[in-house]
Amino acid sequence: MSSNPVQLIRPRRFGDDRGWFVESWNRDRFAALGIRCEFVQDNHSMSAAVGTLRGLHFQRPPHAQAKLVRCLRGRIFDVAVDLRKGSPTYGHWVGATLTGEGGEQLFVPVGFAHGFVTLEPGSEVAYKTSAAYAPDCDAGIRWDDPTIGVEWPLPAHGPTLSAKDQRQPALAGFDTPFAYDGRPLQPLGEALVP
Ligand SMILES: Cc1cn([C@H]2C[C@H](O)[C@@H](COP(=O)(O)OP(=O)(O)O[C@H]3O[C@H](C)C(=O)[C@H](O)[C@H]3O)O2)c(=O)[nH]c1=O
Repeated sequence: MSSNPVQLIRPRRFGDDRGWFVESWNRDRFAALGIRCEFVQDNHSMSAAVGTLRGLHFQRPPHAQAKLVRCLRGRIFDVAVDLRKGSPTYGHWVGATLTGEGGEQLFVPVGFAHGFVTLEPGSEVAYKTSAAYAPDCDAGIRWDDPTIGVEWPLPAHGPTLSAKDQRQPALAGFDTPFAYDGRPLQPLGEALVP
């Protein structure tokens, strides 16, 4: 089981002359990798333009969310940022390219902000959350915060952002409600789900 709180996994695909089949979620198989969550909501978004950037988002307690993210169509660069008080990797980020063709998934636990930028037009993202949408607890950190320094792969014209994401606050001065669990953020490997 990985000691990394954020995990990149790739469920096994069974190909044949019709195409392929994958178990995109299996409680027991994913638990064996340390992904133990009772998910209560499925989300699905489509972003028309390359460079659509959604993030960096999280929900505050008592509605904080863990997320299991995958790309259904196209390609995205998916990012998680450590927001846990006292973490030696506070404000550090990891990112991975998730593709519809590869079926990679990123697990983002409670205590991390999440965001992605699209690398192809019409990219579609589906993700499970461990808590339901709670608008009053919806929060974020600005995507381009220099103290985080996410290296977003952006098109020449820059990102396409929602009005909300154009005015997210900086990390400095953020009073995080999230506790550190003793597991520092580490570079992502990739675990194959058998
Ligand atoms: C997240 C959410 C949104 N909505 C409604 C609220 C708005 O009317 C509309 C778009 O919401 P928003 O602009 O917050 O959507 P995104 O910018 O894609 O936000 C998400 O993007 C990043 C990547 C995340 O990780 C979060 O899950 C989430 O914040 O959907 C709902 O009805 N339920 C929901 O769970």
